[in-house]
Amino acid sequence: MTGAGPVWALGLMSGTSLDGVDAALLDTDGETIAGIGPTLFRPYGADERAVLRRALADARGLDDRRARPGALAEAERIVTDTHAEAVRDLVAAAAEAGIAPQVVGFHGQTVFHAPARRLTVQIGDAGRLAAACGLRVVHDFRAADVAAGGQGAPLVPIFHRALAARAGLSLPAAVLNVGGVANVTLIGADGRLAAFDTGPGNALIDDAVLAATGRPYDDGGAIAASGRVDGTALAALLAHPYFAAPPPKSLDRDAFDVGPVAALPFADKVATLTAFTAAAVAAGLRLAGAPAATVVVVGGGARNRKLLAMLAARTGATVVPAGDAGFDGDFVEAQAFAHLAVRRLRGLPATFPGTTGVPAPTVGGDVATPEGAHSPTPSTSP
Ligand SMILES: Nc1ncnc2c1ncn2[C@@H]1O[C@H](COP(=O)(O)OP(=O)(O)OP(=O)(O)O)[C@@H](O)[C@H]1O
Ligand SMILES: CC(=O)N[C@H]1[C@@H]2OC[C@@H](O2)[C@@H](O)[C@@H]1O[C@H](C)C(=O)O
Repeated sequence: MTGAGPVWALGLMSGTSLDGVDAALLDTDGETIAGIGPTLFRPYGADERAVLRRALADARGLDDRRARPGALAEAERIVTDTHAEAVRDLVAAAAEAGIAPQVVGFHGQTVFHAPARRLTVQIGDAGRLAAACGLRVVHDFRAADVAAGGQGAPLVPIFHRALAARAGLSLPAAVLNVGGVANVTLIGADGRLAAFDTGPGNALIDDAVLAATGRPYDDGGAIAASGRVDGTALAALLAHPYFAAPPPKSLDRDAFDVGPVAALPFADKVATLTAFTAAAVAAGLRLAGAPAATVVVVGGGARNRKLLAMLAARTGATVVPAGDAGFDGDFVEAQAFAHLAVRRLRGLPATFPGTTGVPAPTVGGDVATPEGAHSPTPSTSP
């Protein structure tokens, strides 16, 4: 696949919320979006998620990105096999629509992210996935950026811009992803990109809800809506130096200590953590000097109505849930990895000084083939 026209690509994302595998088909030339195809979500079972949570703990302090101590080896098998299942099922569904993907973009599961140490670790065996699905698999999207001194995240901004163009969004605009961690892309009137992780997304809320109720998240934000935000605890959470640091910047899922909310009644704890996510976004937009205009919210957090209300109140922006902007908010990241896979095959950069702080635009990803060949990221950037 080297022609200039669009091709169908299948993108895969397993995000920091550990909810499951998102899979999506996109028709793209790596620059503009020619078509959006079927999607599929393969949730992790409770047992699988428990292994992934153990793997996150066992990955703390890793210093070799190839090492798989403790639960990491089993977690990597689970990640690979669940993604293979998602690819098989989505390829079958796509065939009925006459769509045959030519390449897979496989993010894997981030288990540790420490760009200051030039280290970011995504687990998932791309060679095994390529063999299982009979397609080329582009993977390890973050490594080249981090090796070159970038944050290795966020990677989606170049895709957010393509989506904004397709949706006819008036610029400037912001796209805010609220997954486990939250990240924002600011698209200037001239199309210039700036991006960074704003702070926590749903992960802290999910952890609190899971521990107290056994449920995976605060459905619709109902628990947060029934609680009271504790101003003292919120101020303590916001005292973390991350919020005063200028962008570019990115986060590990477990960067924050929730000690300040530990003693709060459950509903107040959830309300305060939800306000923490919203206040962190507001602080980030202020720091970036971004005008409060339109913020399109994508990712699972767009379903948390209390969070959307808090975002509007704290940013002063017009907060638009994904669907209202014509985006499929649950699959933007999976679509982004389809787009980034095609960009990799065409030698187009994935990251830029404004998005990750990398010194020069950088191509991201290695290519694994079904036959077992392996081509690492080209060393030169176009
Ligand atoms: N109905 C809902 N109400 C509230 N929150 C929800 C709802 N549905 C999903 N979520 C939240 O969205 C999360 C999943 O979001 P998403 O799939 O965007 O995250 P992710 O892709 O894993 O994360 P990241 O963007 O950090 O990689 C869930 O863990 C939950 O917190
Ligand atoms: C290291 C890592 O996996 N980061 C994720 C995480 O989840 C959201 C936010 O933090 C973002 O920076 C990134 O994911 C998206 C897909 C990105 O790179 O754009």
